[in-house]
Amino acid sequence: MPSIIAARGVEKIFRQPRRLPGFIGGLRTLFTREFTEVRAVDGISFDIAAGEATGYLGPNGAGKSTMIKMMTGILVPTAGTLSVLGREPHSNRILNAAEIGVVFGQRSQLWWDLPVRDSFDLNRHIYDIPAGRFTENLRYLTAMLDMGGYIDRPVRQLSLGQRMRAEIAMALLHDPKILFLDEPTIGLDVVAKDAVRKFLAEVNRERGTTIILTTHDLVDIEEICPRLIMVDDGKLLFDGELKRLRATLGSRRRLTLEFAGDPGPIILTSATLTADDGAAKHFLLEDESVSLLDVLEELGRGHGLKDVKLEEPDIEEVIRTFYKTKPQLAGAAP
Ligand SMILES: Nc1ncnc2c1ncn2[C@@H]1O[C@H](COP(=O)(O)OP(=O)(O)OP(=O)(O)O)[C@@H](O)[C@H]1O
Repeated sequence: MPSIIAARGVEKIFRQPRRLPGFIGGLRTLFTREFTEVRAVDGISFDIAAGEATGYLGPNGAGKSTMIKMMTGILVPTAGTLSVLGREPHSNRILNAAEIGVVFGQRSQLWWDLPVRDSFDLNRHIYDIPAGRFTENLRYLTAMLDMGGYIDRPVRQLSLGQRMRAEIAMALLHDPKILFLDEPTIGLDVVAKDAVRKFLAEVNRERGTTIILTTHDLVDIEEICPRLIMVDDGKLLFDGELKRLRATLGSRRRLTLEFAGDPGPIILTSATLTADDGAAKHFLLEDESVSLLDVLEELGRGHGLKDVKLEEPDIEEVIRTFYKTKPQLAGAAP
């Protein structure tokens, strides 16, 4: 599939005048030309194909927002090349804006004192959305994001979850090809998070909208993004499927066997016992190739087995392991 976003050795260096301490230092700052440099994005390269949903992940200050801002044309890269839908974003901001949608979790695009519907209407004029298309999109988005109850209320009266749904609708009214979201679920309760995730996954699947999102909530990645780009300190550490990350780290599945009563010690070669609660025994499957059937076959009959639970490794654990072991993973990025 041809890529609609191509980043090649993209860098962003922020330069700030060095502030010397104290009053005299403050005065000297005015006359000296000393700068501190922050290399927020440090030689990042990737390709994103139309219709992909990608999570952009990294600790605080890793350079996620800076990269999103460059892709949306708000910031200019210091070096490297960046192409979004065949254009350099910062030198084609207006054309770029017509084809992308942007949601910044911490900043609103809606008019605070106006009813949500009026902000949508303003967008209709700004983006010159044909009347039929606008009506159809508004109907779809209102239904899907359950906005009927508050679309006529001023934005300042909305809860965070309602506002976030309205922000996402606002960003999608003009049918963008790419939707950028910076922390779309930040501060939302579990119900609102779930609604936002389900909707974004649906937009990606049904409408083919390419999605790139930054998040600290790994469940966002699990539910929306099959692909994961991980950065730290401005550098790319991993680009691939979450499945591949799990495999790379050799993450272990958890197995629980529940018995009618305590069958006594159970020793298996296919699984390692981690906890023995009598009637419930907990194991880890060290080897990817071991299946549940292998374990059950080895266990054999006659223990009064009641229930079996097999769980994928928790994504939090996978990511934690990744950041702990990253020096050994130099080959993880393509
Ligand atoms: N306008 C700016 N001027 C100077 N430094 C900046 C500017 N914007 C960001 N930075 C610095 O660049 C680095 C990357 O910041 P960025 O906001 O991209 O990180 P992030 O990964 O989005 O972090 P977070 O998860 O905390 O939002 C940080 O060290 C930050 O202090």
